[in-house]
Amino acid sequence: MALDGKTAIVTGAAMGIGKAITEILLKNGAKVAVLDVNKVEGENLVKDLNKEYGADRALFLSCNVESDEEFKAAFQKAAEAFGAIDILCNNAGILNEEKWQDMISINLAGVIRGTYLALEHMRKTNGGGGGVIVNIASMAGLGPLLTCPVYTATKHGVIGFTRAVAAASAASNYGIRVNALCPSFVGTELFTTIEHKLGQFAHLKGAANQLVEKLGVLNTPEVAECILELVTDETKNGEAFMVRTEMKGYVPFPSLSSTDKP
Ligand SMILES: NC(=O)C1=CN([C@@H]2O[C@H](COP(=O)(O)OP(=O)(O)OC[C@H]3O[C@@H](n4cnc5c(N)ncnc54)[C@H](O)[C@@H]3O)[C@@H](O)[C@H]2O)C=CC1
Ligand SMILES: CCCCC/C=C\C=C\C(=O)C/C=C\C/C=C\CCCC(=O)O
Repeated sequence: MALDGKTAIVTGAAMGIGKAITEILLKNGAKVAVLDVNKVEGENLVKDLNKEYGADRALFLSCNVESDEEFKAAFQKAAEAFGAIDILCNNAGILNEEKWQDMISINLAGVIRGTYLALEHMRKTNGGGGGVIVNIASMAGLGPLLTCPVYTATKHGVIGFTRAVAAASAASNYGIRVNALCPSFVGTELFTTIEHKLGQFAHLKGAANQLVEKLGVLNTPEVAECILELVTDETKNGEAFMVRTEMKGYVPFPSLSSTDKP
């Protein structure tokens, strides 16, 4: 799928990884709806982006991914403004082990909510034009981050959901591919403000810091770059793409006979 003239929705796009994803999509010719709970950051960003990339290329829509109503309304407004939606990037996420119910609601239920809305808008069997969904998981979706068990669970959930819905979409001829991106640590506000958001396993932060030392810290454009392949390569569906400072690549999963069947 070439990006020129395509339209995208990115959640949690006012800052961090979502902002970098928005910028790379715009640079490659797409129009982007920037969804976020942070109105001030979101509106300022869109003002700057429209100056840089051309009027009406970006649109800010206030949306909490925890709210069915707000999410539905944002999809509707984006579809009306752009004509159709081709790409969804479910990026919004938090890391706060003390507010673990919120993490499940945003990191996992928010991704499910966004994906199901996108299937309704985009699937060929409902008059849509097909498209692609990219869910921002984490390396914590592939292995355990000991200080953050619930965050780890939400990201494992995102990968499991992505793989299942990708296979279901293909089996249903929806024309929609679904992939997950799994970055290691990235230098955003989520990462730099972690100190007071660890829960009962905060005493293990020494080991987590050693892991940070070992893996290093990515910058947001390095992560955003990986989105392009998942969006444009029509052969990629149900993939988990890991990105680390020293390597990147598709994660192999065990082949189970039960996953060959619907
Ligand atoms: N920073 C890191 O080390 C890593 C982050 N990730 C994932 O990347 C995604 C983005 O994270 P960062 O950019 O690092 O975080 P960030 O904290 O820098 O930015 C998150 C953005 O999401 C928005 N947001 C938060 N809750 C929301 C909600 N309920 N509805 C709509 N918007 C909401 C925030 O306002 C903010 O603009 C998350 O899913 C995170 O789990 C994955 C791997 C590593
Ligand atoms: C006390 C420091 C903790 C810092 C945590 C901050 C942000 C983390 C964000 C993530 O999404 C996690 C990213 C990468 C590491 C996750 C898991 C590593 C699993 C390693 C393994 O395979 O065992």
